[in-house]
Amino acid sequence: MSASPVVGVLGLQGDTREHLAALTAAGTRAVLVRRPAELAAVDGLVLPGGESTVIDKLLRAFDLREPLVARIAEGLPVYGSCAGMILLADRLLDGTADQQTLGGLDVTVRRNAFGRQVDSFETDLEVAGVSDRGWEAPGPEDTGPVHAVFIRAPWVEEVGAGVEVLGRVGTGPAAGKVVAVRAGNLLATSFHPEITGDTRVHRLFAEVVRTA
Ligand SMILES: NC(=O)CC[C@H](N)C(=O)O
Repeated sequence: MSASPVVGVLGLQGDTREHLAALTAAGTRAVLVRRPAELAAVDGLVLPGGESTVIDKLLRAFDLREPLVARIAEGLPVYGSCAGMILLADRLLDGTADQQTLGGLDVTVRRNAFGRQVDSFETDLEVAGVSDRGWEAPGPEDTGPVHAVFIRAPWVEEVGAGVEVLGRVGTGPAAGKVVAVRAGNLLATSFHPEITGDTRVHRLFAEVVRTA
């Protein structure tokens, strides 16, 4: 793997631009992926937040579903944020009747889990491998907890053997809920680090890609 891997952002729907910027800041060559040939050319992929039911339909419409499922099975590093976490889950609760996930991550995820009261909220979290370590060229955002923004977010209800819990909500009505996980080359967060200017989660993912 070269020092500057090519990392795609699935560009069918969702907040792709912010992920491209964060991946570039993390030292990767960031590209949009909308076609099977573009998917074939990446060393890693981000599944952005958006609406998982729409992304699910578009994956099939753009003939990306099958090749993506195949690449995940081959070990492609993938980072899923929010709707992206839903897409990576092997098991989904509160999905729509015909909604499918890509799977690969041995977790049960509950969609729109935080409910109306706290549909969207922000909190500071400890994320293992992110907030508890030093980074090269640290900036002001590079120490301490991660400021996590949740937007109609899912949480992880159950993790299978081999899935590492990286972060949980610390306080409030959802305290203890699992919101960041990793299993091998697959990383998922319920929240949106791409919109805060803190690139540490993307730097962690860049490391996953470099060492894959
Ligand atoms: N910010 C998000 O990605 C929201 C996810 C959305 N609620 C879904 O079900 O896909």
